[in-house]
Amino acid sequence: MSLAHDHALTLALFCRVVDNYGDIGICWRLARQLQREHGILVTLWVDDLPSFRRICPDVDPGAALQQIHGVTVRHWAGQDGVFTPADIADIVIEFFACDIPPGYITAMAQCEPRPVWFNLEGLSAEEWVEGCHTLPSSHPRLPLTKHFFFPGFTAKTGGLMREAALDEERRQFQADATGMAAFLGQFGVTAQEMASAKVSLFCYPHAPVAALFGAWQGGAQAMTCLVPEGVATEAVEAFLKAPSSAGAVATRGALTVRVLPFVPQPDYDRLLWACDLNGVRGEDSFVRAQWAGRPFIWHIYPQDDNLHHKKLRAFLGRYASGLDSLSALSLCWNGATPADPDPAPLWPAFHAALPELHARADEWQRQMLANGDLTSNMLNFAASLRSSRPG
Ligand SMILES: Cc1cn([C@H]2C[C@H](O)[C@@H](COP(=O)(O)OP(=O)(O)O[C@H]3O[C@@H](C)[C@H](O)[C@@H](O)[C@H]3O)O2)c(=O)[nH]c1=O
Repeated sequence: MSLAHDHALTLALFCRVVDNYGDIGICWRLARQLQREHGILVTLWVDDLPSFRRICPDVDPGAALQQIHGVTVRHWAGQDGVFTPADIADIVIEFFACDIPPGYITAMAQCEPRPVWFNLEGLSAEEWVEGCHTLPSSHPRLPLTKHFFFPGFTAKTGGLMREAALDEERRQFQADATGMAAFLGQFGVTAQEMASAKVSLFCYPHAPVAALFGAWQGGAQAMTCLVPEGVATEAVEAFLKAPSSAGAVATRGALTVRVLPFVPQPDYDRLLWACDLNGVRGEDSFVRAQWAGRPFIWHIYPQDDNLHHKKLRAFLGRYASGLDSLSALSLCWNGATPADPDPAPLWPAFHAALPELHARADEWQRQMLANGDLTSNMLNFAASLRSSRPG
């Protein structure tokens, strides 16, 4: 179904950075894809430009308004009461219930026709998501309806975000050993490290990294662990016996740990593609690891009352059925096995299962591809809402 309109479609995406980089990471990826692949005029409202700059060095952290890669970026800094219907986009997305300015909502209600309004939710493998995906919610006072849009792992959800060219780019990169060596070489990775088993490591500070380092250090296989600056600092510094700044490196036993700079978002994909195993966290890097087609270990964002353990188990139920070594290490890595908190004894079985995990990564990717991509799915749903409107 096409979006019938007589001008380039406009879209406003509101992003509040709660913490870390996932909120802006997801919104920036979505904004670029909407602009690049669908020709939509996107305005990204974001309240934290310095965080944005970490994943996109082109961001000017002091600019109220800027154009980046074809996307209009506005610093969201308490603007309200300044909006008229002329300011309102055809599609409005609030990321993760971030409460867009009341003045913007009032102006939305004055538009004719009214914009399509989405709340884009966080990713979860839990079953209830299918029942809530695309549900409408009427505004208590204004003639406006918001729809919930859920990313997910089944055809009854919005799917996962994936750029159209991603798979082709990944395949080309992974088939090009020279290009891959040049990519890693810019971070100082040596030929010897390149020839070893490479692991990227992105996790929250409470992951039991030191214990895993111990297992790798004492293992038979040479391993190189590439850690972005600022990640697992305590364990990395204990291993390095030095500050964990980009470029720092040390080898003990079979393990080399090398600190990388925090790289721009497209390079982070390349890092995942170049490694044999990826430690990822949160939401966006977790999804990118799935598109990398390589085994990964997920460190889930911690929530009160261990709600995240339920979410982790829901994902493992879909992904790791029959892959006991993956389930065991994942649960331990995330503190879901308090009686057995040490991941080291689980490593040998996991290591032995890597070929099987590789095959599973490929199979899963094919399964996820069949759900379409989140951005197209959302635009198709927006088109259906627009065409079913009266008048
Ligand atoms: C390590 C690294 C990451 N990145 C990007 C990849 C992702 O877009 C982003 C990291 O986001 P995530 O993987 O989601 O992990 P995160 O921990 O940074 O973000 C989290 O924030 C919380 C507030 C959310 O509730 C979580 O669900 C999650 O999104 O940073 C780079 O661009 N360069 C790098 O070097």
